[in-house]
Amino acid sequence: MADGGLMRRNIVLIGMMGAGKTAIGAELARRLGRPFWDTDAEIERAAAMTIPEIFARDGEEFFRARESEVLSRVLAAGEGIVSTGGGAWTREPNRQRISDAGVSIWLDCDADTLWHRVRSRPTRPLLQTADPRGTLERMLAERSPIYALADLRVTAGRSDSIDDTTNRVIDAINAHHPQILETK
Ligand SMILES: Nc1ncnc2c1ncn2[C@@H]1O[C@H](COP(=O)(O)OP(=O)(O)OP(=O)(O)O)[C@@H](O)[C@H]1O
Ligand SMILES: O=C(O)C1=C[C@@H](O)[C@@H](O)[C@H](O)C1
Ligand SMILES: [Mg+2]
Repeated sequence: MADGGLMRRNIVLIGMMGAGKTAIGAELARRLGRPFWDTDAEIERAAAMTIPEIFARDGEEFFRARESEVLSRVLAAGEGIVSTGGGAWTREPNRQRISDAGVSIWLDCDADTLWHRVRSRPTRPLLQTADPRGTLERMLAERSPIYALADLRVTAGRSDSIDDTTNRVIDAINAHHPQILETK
């Protein structure tokens, strides 16, 4: 993470679908009094379509291009809490932009908890397979080494409440990058 400058004070949550990036990000923003951005929600708003509709009509690469554009836009707003989609961090140019713009935090969540949270929802097109749990586990295994490149890692297990995990995120930032939380 680079130091100094407004744009470099974003707090960016990364990790698998269902890890809690949206839920924890919203709570962090509320507690810290900072703007909240969710890249999935921003893409849906700009397109006036849901993510499954975008994947079905235009395909994943089109979605990834929109995701990179939205990410750059919300990071440039500065000092925000940014909850990314699960695949955003897997693209190197996105990692570079995030690292230039603030601190990245991996919400690390086990496969059982992820599955418990996502299985009843048809909102993740990448899990519309014959074996969604197997797909989720394979994605987790493939992506974990990439998620591990984040500046900080916070575990978010099934027994942790949204408050517990939010506390842990704030503690981790205070311990390693306290300047991000300074009020100017
Ligand atoms: N302790 C918890 N921490 C985080 N989320 C929780 C917790 N308990 C329940 N949830 C719920 O789990 C669901 C999945 O979380 P969320 O949508 O925030 O994940 P996400 O990481 O943003 O996923 P995606 O990448 O698909 O956007 C939400 O409905 C959230 O409210
Ligand atoms: O993990 C992923 O690749 C995705 C996660 C969601 O947040 C959405 O961004 C989309 O469903 C893709
Ligand atoms: Mg989300």
